Amino acid sequence: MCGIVGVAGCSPVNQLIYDSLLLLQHRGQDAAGIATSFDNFFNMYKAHGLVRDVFRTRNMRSLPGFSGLGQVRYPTAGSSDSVEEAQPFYVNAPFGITFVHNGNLTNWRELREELFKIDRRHINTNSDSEVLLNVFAHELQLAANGVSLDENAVFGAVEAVHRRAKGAYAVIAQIAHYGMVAFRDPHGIRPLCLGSQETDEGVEWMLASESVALAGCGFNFVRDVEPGEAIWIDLDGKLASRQCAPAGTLFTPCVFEYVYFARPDSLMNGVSVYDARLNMGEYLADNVARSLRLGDIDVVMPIPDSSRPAAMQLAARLNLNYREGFIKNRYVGRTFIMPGQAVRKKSVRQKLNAIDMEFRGKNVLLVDDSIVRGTTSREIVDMARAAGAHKVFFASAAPPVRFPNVYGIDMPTQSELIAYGREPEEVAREIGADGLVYQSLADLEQSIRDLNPALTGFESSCFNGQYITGDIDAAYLDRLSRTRGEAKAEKAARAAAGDDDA
Ligand SMILES: O=P(O)(O)OC[C@H]1O[C@H](OP(=O)(O)OP(=O)(O)O)[C@H](O)[C@@H]1O
Ligand SMILES: NC(=O)CC[C@H](N)C(=O)O
Ligand SMILES: [Mg+2]
Repeated sequence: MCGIVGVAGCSPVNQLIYDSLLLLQHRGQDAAGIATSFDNFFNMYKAHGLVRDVFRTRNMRSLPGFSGLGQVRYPTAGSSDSVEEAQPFYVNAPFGITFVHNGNLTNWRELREELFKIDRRHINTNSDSEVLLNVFAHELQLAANGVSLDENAVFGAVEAVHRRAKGAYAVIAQIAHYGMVAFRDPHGIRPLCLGSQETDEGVEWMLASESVALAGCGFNFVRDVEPGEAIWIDLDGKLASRQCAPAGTLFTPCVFEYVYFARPDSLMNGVSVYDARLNMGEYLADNVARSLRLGDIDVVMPIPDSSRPAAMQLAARLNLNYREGFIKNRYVGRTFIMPGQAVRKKSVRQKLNAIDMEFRGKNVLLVDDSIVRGTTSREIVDMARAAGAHKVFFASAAPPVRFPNVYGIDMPTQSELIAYGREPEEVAREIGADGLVYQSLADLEQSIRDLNPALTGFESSCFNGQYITGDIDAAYLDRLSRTRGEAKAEKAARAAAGDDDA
């Protein structure tokens, strides 16, 4: 998924960006980077690892300046091995640009060809983000007529990006000597919001993937960046904005942000993620009541962390006991966004441990936010039985995940999805559960729409196979699976065989 942040401030921003990246760490655990602007130079540092491991005091000291941006990466293109693909990215022309991106382009291969053959630009990694930066840079060069830059030129360049790029992109970029621009793809698939704070020196602006970064750094939430909109903040802190997308483009935010990716304490597209998850629990409860015999269930338990609000609300609605039978080791990261199946599988056991007393002789209903590859649910059902559970039922606050994601979630291969080609009863058998209840897609979407009726559509492709950008067909998915999926499988196999470099 990736988390991005940009700050146009009135005093040094390095610590602020570091702190906000810590608050966005749940969106990407593979690499982190910061670029600041100082005295007409960009300073940049990026490396593999978690924010706390990447930045030492000496790195922080090397990042002076009153404006800057940062990213935490969860790779969906290229590889997690390449530090060149960590962000921010930099190009020196026009003007000098540093750039962070959350999302995934679906036409990056075609764009890379075009950039090389027509625009005469060389792309030096396999990252779609580097492609997007170069499209933006090229269009900025044209719009600015190579000489000077004003907000019209910046907005013109974003309009051109919207015409050329397909897929999901929330972007923040610094343009040397001029200011900071942020924009969101016309469908608004990935989130981006704006905050501000008054200081003695003037107003400071922060742009971030999630409002939790603003709140945690003392900024006030101003608003979401609209889908297709660009925001420009010049060096004096003056803000301008413009809708740069063609009229009539459907707003379809990613439904999976609400299910899993976002932190519950974020406000996204006018919806509290926590409230959305409570609603998911309500709707799921009704489905559980229709599908299982409630008298058979002694206790409801969440799979920490993300399913907690849904599980709690489900138990309350069904008048069932709610207990925490699995305890999470807070020092192990999120397993779904780890690269490679071997490390994910091992991490579930390291991350979650069962309290035997809570399970012994009981019929338990385990609730998770989603079942994707089944890594978590398989292990968890096993652990519940080993802890002495009599019957183990399972409920998922999201529908079966059956299709690859091409917009910023790393699920390139259909066959790795446990619900692909399987009915719920077969998935139940696969994970070893005595019964399995899924949320319906209509209920999932409604649980979000209840909180903001303006959200008429969603990017729900991993559940229904409908890809909003209209450029995804069987051949595309086949190539994605062959290229990215196989590379990942190879790497996972090397890791399982104990190759430390894998
Ligand atoms: O079926 P799977 O492929 O295992 O994927 C789904 C699981 O992965 C996620 O948990 P994760 O550990 O990443 O994060 P969390 O602590 O936020 O729940 C999600 O919450 C599910 O538990
Ligand atoms: N999940 C994301 O937002 C990834 C950003 C970009 N596609 C990358 O792979 O680095
Ligand atoms: Mg989980």
